[in-house]
Amino acid sequence: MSFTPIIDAQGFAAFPAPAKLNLFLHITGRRADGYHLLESIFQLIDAHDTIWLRVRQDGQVIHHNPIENVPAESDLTVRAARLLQGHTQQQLGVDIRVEKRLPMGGGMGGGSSDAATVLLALNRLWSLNLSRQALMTLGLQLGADVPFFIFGRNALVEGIGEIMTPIETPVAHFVVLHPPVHVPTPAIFGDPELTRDTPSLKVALLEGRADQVELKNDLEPVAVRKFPQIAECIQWLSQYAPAKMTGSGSCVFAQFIADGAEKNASQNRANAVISCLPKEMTGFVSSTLSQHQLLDFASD
Ligand SMILES: C[C@](O)(CO)[C@H](O)COP(=O)(O)OP(=O)(O)OC[C@H]1O[C@@H](n2ccc(N)nc2=O)[C@H](O)[C@@H]1O
Ligand SMILES: Nc1ncnc2c1ncn2[C@@H]1O[C@H](COP(=O)(O)OP(=O)(O)OP(=O)(O)O)[C@@H](O)[C@H]1O
Repeated sequence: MSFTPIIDAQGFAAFPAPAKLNLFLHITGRRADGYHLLESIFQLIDAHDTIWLRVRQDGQVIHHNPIENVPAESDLTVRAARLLQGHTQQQLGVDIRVEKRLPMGGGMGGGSSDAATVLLALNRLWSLNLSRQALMTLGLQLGADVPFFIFGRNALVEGIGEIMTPIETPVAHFVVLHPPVHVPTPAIFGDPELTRDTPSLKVALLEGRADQVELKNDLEPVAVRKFPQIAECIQWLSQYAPAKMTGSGSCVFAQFIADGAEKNASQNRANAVISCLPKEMTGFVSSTLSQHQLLDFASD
């Protein structure tokens, strides 16, 4: 069923911008231009920002509540709206309000997802009928993870992040911890100690030895070395379940897979863990999404 937004008293419509977790992230090589070849499972989760939009007749794009330290002009929501406007010679504009909940610089793709939601929602509100592929190509200009959110399905991601294969992932709950650090992605990818030769999981799958491959985040050892607060969160969470970093950090998570026989078991386990969280740490529980709520706002 198609998503129907809530409309507030001022006429703004609310659209979710969900986060992602990288269930694992392997670096399998490096291209001549310095970009890294990845293999990763991108999992959509129900933790989200909310993007409030109201169509304007005068063509202006106005951000009503810019995030601290992110000027309106460089906010990815404004850049997404302007990019789409320019690409389609659209005469309409939009008022934007961002209800920010996702940690910034957390490796959960918050800014990218905000941009993807603006592209998907305006595709509908401005009656553009652009295809998913067209929106993904535009979105890539804004950030590496934007195409994934427009793709809208949990996916095995390859290449430098542009090759996506939809996959079924188990229903699960996650405990996500947010260490109080902002990790600069380029510094992690550029670190001389980063391992860039993890064997391809796809090749291992074809050769029938996927069970011998440890699913890890290759960016984690580098991030942990630079930011001990990430190590502290991993250590604490590891008491309860295997814990890993998402993206280039800083957030870390543990997965609790739903057991068909015992309803609510994964949620109860995740809630039990978060209830033990020391007061100096920040975290929350989130669950898997099977697909993006705005999936059908673009045609395939
Ligand atoms: C690692 C991930 O978090 C996985 O979701 C993302 O691919 C990173 O996405 P992002 O933060 O939007 O990063 P971008 O702004 O696209 O890239 C930041 C920098 O990371 C490095 N980078 C990024 C992606 C990639 N496949 N290889 C790289 O080497 C490049 O130095 C690039 O300049
Ligand atoms: N709407 C926005 N929301 C969040 N960050 C934004 C936004 N617009 C611009 N930015 C900039 O993008 C940076 C990265 O934010 P984001 O929350 O996407 O990081 P991230 O979760 O680490 O992303 P990734 O998983 O892609 O590495 C922020 O520090 C901020 O300067």
